[in-house]
Amino acid sequence: MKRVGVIGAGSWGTALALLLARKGHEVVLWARRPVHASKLDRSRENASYLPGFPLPPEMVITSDLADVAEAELLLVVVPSHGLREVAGALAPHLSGGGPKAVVSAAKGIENGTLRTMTDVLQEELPPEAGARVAVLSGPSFAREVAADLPTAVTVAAQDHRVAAWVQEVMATGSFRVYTSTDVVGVQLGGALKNVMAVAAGISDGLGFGTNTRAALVTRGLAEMARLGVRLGANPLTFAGLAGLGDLVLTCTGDLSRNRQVGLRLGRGEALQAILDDMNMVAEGVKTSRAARDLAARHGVEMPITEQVCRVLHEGFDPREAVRELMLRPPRAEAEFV
Ligand SMILES: NC(=O)C1=CN([C@@H]2O[C@H](COP(=O)(O)OP(=O)(O)OC[C@H]3O[C@@H](n4cnc5c(N)ncnc54)[C@H](O)[C@@H]3O)[C@@H](O)[C@H]2O)C=CC1
Ligand SMILES: O=C(CO)COP(=O)(O)O
Repeated sequence: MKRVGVIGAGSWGTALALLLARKGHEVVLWARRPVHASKLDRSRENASYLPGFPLPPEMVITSDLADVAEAELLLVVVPSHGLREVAGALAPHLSGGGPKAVVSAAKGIENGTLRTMTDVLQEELPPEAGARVAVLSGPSFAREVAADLPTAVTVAAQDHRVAAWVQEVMATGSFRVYTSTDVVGVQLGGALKNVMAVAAGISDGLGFGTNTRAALVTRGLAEMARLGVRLGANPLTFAGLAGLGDLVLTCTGDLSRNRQVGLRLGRGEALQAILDDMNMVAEGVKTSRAARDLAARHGVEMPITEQVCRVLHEGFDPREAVRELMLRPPRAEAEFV
């Protein structure tokens, strides 16, 4: 049994906390808002983000980061735009030896700095904790993990021993954990697939067919891998759980919030109205900008990302965006860079 701290009580943090508590670990779940923490504690259910799954009585709920200071495993599961602030607030509590692993389960790229989530953790945490940073990604809807449905994910860390330790602590008969040392590829896969899920949703919302969606998934994967390889990722990572696996899940699965944003845009709703109506995060909205900036910085072509960005942030007509994608200059399929 290990002491585990889960930082972030949205749907994914709550599902991971449940998984680990059911495995017999001692779990402390941190919610940012004290009022949310006391509601969770009283009702023993996360009605706002993951209704229908009772939290076991032994799970400690808190809004004080000091309560996770003793954890051996720390999972950071807040939306990517809030991760730096939370990591900065966590840092002073980790002044001792610190946890054996700090795992980001967020899927995004920081806007402006264009840093990955493990970069942000390494910048904000004390060096001992920063050296034990990992990332968890892959096709894993929170509700399905909470329902104990068979799921497979990847944990990547620079130091293989860190990833292997996290694998041992987290794996169950219904939650299979693979390891990787491709920290960049696993994170880019998780972040960029959200942009493609918006694109696939738009296509379906416009009434296009399964041909169109399959083309978006495949060419989306090509541009994700193109950027990844330029940034030092292993191209095979994009054929794995954190690449193709999560891409297929969120481009086709209606539980995806990013896909839902796309579907509603395609049907003609305005982005702000959609976001106002959702109490959850759709990371692809912000990541589309960061991905476009990253691609520009490294001279990588990402035509689908570019069009998603225009539709989301510049009011560009989605039908026109698809037309532009179809009329791009002809090229060979397998050109990688
Ligand atoms: N829900 C899912 O199925 C999965 C989500 N993820 C990733 O996990 C991360 C967290 O997402 P969810 O748990 O789904 O979010 P959610 O939308 O269910 O809940 C968001 C949570 O973050 C909190 N929050 C909002 N702004 C914040 C800020 N600035 N700082 C700190 N906390 C803030 C909210 O109070 C709430 O507890 C995202 O990066 C998401 O892409 C990854 C895999 C699966
Ligand atoms: O990342 C996810 C599943 O792997 C969740 O996707 P959404 O954020 O689009 O719901």
